[in-house]
Amino acid sequence: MNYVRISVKAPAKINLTLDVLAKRPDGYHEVEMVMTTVDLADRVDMTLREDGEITLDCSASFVPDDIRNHAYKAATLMKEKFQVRQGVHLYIDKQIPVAAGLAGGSSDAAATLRGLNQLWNLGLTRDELAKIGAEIGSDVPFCVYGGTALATGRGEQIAHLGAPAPCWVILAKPPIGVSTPDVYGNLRVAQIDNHPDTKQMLQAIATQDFSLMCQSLGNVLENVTLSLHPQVRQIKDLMVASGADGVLMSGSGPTVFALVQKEAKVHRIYNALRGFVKDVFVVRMLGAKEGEILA
Ligand SMILES: C[C@](O)(CO)[C@H](O)COP(=O)(O)OP(=O)(O)OC[C@H]1O[C@@H](n2ccc(N)nc2=O)[C@H](O)[C@@H]1O
Ligand SMILES: Nc1ncnc2c1ncn2[C@@H]1O[C@H](COP(=O)(O)OP(=O)(O)OP(=O)(O)O)[C@@H](O)[C@H]1O
Repeated sequence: MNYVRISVKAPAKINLTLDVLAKRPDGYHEVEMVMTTVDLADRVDMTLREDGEITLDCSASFVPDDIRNHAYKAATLMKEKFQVRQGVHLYIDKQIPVAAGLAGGSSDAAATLRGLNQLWNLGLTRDELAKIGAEIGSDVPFCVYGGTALATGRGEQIAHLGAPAPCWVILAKPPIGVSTPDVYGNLRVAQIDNHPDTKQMLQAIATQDFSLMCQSLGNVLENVTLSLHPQVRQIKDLMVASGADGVLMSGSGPTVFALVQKEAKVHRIYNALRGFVKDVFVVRMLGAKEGEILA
């Protein structure tokens, strides 16, 4: 089918675990992370341009609209790699908070790769798109597939997992942006004393055991971000005090998420947080499903 315009959902991710095993000679860190997508999503609209230009607009004016934008980078890379004559206008409807630890920019890039594969009739597989995504950022390959996965290497090696136990996810982002390179830069790998039990998390997911999943949550970047931004600790404490079953910071932060199974608790936690931070979202995990193309 020949498209002229296509809209693709770009869901946020959360890290159920994030472990760092070593610092690599290339400056990246060897990680082991269990990630899952949630139904808080940007939307990337792609309109064919016959003049060959790549242009971008975003509903959030502070997000870069040039090559610094991960979605723009994705389009440039695809055009160059496959010598595409046509161009594209990208419009990003931004719903995911920026620099939040939710992979918003990476997911926009992944959505752009998926969308352009159709718009430009490239016929690439998801695995091929994920490989291209790794050239943009470590989180992009995961975002190309979505669902739930174990990510290793620098985060680009993906092993798919089944859906975790169904539950509510309450996200709260304090009004600060966190730089991922700064957080990794402040991490002292030899001093990490809170490695998560990744195997136990994999077991919790395989058996859809909600309480084991909550017990297995862990993120070694949390202490680094907590020391830079004490508000993150306050949000965690508030979630626990309001009855959350499990609480963790996502990625390099500063977004913190709470997991709960009972709907009554959702309201209690949401109301407690809203008195404290503006950005609070109640979402569901997307399970094992792949990112959805809307039109
Ligand atoms: C924190 C996470 O979001 C968790 O999912 C990811 O590990 C980071 O993924 P990302 O933002 O896509 O990261 P990239 O854009 O590839 O890298 C940004 C910077 O983060 C640091 N970085 C990133 C990934 C990794 N495994 N080790 C690192 O040390 C590096 O300083 C790198 O220059
Ligand atoms: N499409 C985009 N959306 C948001 N930010 C973008 C985008 N492209 C580039 N950026 C830049 O990337 C930086 C990180 O933004 P992003 O929202 O992707 O962070 P994040 O959620 O912490 O990512 P990750 O969890 O992958 O580390 C911001 O400073 C922003 O200027």
